Amino acid sequence: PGWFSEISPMWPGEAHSLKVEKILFQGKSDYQNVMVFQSSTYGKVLVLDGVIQLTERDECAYQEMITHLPLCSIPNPKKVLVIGGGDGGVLREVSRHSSVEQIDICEIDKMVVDVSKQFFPDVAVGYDDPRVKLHIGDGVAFLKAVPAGTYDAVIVDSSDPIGPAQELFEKPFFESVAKALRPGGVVCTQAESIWLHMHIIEDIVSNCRQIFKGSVNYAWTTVPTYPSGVIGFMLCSTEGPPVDFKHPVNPIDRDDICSKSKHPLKFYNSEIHSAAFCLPSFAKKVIESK
Ligand SMILES: NCCCN[C@H]1CC[C@H](NCCCN)CC1
Repeated sequence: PGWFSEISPMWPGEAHSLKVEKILFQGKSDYQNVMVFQSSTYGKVLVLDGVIQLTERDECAYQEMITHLPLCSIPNPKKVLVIGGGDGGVLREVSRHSSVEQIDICEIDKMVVDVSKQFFPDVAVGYDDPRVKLHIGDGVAFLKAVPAGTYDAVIVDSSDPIGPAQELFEKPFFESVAKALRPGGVVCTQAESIWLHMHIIEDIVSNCRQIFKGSVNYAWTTVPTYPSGVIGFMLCSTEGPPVDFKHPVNPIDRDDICSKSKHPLKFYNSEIHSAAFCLPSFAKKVIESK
């Protein structure tokens, strides 16, 4: 009864609101405040420190795009690492790729995992895949311990730079990701909004260009319940076999794959994959000049 408004210094002067039917969970983990509420029109909603992480109605857009943009850009992903993503949605999407043999996930906050399993079973279903290995801990430390060249792909499904995810937007972290990737390996990170965070994006792009000597691209998609209604992704590859992110070499939207799946793709397809890299001029100017 009433409204939840997502007010934050990260998006001054604006706030997206959702009508609340019932608060289902409120807790405080070692890292952040965790809340789940039943909204009137977007299903259940997961909130961390007052910031909307996902809603049942539109999480498909973010989870499918952050996963398939990188994994459909390399021919045969086998070893995948997810940093963050404790709700399990990215795991659900990675599991669609039959070439994948090993899925490691490193999530710092166990409460996010437990709350997702309890309130978001269609998202946490990702944990049911036998290839998944869950590590509870800091992604920065996890990556430091990973042997060089271990992974074909790393997906950084983080919250925003204010809070526990702050380090995941800084240069040393990107360097440890590059080391953990094989030559021609790919990384996809959550990369904020071109309407709200062009300066953060500018810094991320210039750091990535220094660290990832393959290709560096920015893609974006629509997620109605994220501030400004859009979210971006950094797609980078390490030096080695060239990766053309704009044309998927490993399509996941083929009928034979989709018809077999219990949870068919709701958002991602090969056309929207390529379209995601088309940027408005004000963003293109900044991103392609760095
Ligand atoms: N698996 C879903 C995790 C959600 N990731 C992030 C949650 C916070 C959200 N703030 C958007 C801030 C404005 N760009 C970005 C995605």
